[in-house]
Amino acid sequence: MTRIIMHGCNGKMGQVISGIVANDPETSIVAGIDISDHMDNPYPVYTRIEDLDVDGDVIIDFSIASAVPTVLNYAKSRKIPLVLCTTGLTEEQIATVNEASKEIAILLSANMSLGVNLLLNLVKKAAKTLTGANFDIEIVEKHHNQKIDAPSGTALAFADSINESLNHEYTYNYDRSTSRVKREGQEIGIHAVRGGTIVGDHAIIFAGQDEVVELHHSALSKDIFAVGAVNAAKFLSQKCQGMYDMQNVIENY
Ligand SMILES: NC(=O)c1ccc[n+]([C@@H]2O[C@H](COP(=O)([O-])OP(=O)(O)OC[C@H]3O[C@@H](n4cnc5c(N)ncnc54)[C@H](O)[C@@H]3O)[C@@H](O)[C@H]2O)c1
Ligand SMILES: O=C(O)C1=N[C@H](C(=O)O)CCC1
Repeated sequence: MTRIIMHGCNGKMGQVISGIVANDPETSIVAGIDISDHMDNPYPVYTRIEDLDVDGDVIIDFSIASAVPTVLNYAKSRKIPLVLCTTGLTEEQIATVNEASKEIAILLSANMSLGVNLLLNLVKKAAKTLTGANFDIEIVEKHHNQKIDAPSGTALAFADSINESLNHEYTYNYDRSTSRVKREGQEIGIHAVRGGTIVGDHAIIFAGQDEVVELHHSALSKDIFAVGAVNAAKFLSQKCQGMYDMQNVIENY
């Protein structure tokens, strides 16, 4: 049995995970943490992580970037593995996460779904082949109107994966409205759309001379992220210190 501490338990993802864990005999949520305590949960909820006095095997975090330093410090001080799913982290915060992984196991992933994690590999092959023929690369992501960060962590992960396969020679362009110039060859345009209840949609567009190749992922429900996070928690609860990602988890699917 993997005992989970759910950080951000009263948010949209925290509640979907609570539902999935309730039907999974291999996991249980032993405590939740959320600054907003307005839900009925079948486990104790703390508004301050410092007050948490329940043992757990792993923490899952779906909260907000500004809350990440606190949960990271707690995980470090108690030596508890941390599945970090919150997006919008600054470069400094990511550096702190990397530093903390010298002491505890951390799995950091902007997208817990199987499809996106498969696609993160496929875009590398497409980028290598198509940029050789001068194709331009643009990423368009769409999310619901409650999302705070932009562009999505997943769009950035796609850009980073592509750039890694291109020897980090590409720059990112988030805004074409401030300059009147043609696009650079070695750039990746990244664009965010926000509206309604769109769960999560990513298109990676390779546009060449007279042909366009588009790789596309659509999330049809938040369950795909929750299932991935619970699988990641089971995986990480057994691990020693170090940085992990969803590639390590989907290898076992
Ligand atoms: N990695 C993935 O697959 C994936 C999937 C979906 C969402 N996300 C990310 O997860 C995060 C949460 O998404 P959501 O849709 O559940 O958001 P949400 O706003 O519905 O939930 C966030 C919860 O965190 C709580 N919270 C805020 N500050 C806190 C603090 N200091 N301490 C404890 N709890 C705090 C809020 O009260 C809220 O209940 C976002 O960054 C989102 O981009 C990642
Ligand atoms: O709903 C969100 O917020 C999501 N955020 C992630 C991101 O920023 O990439 C993943 C998809 C859902």
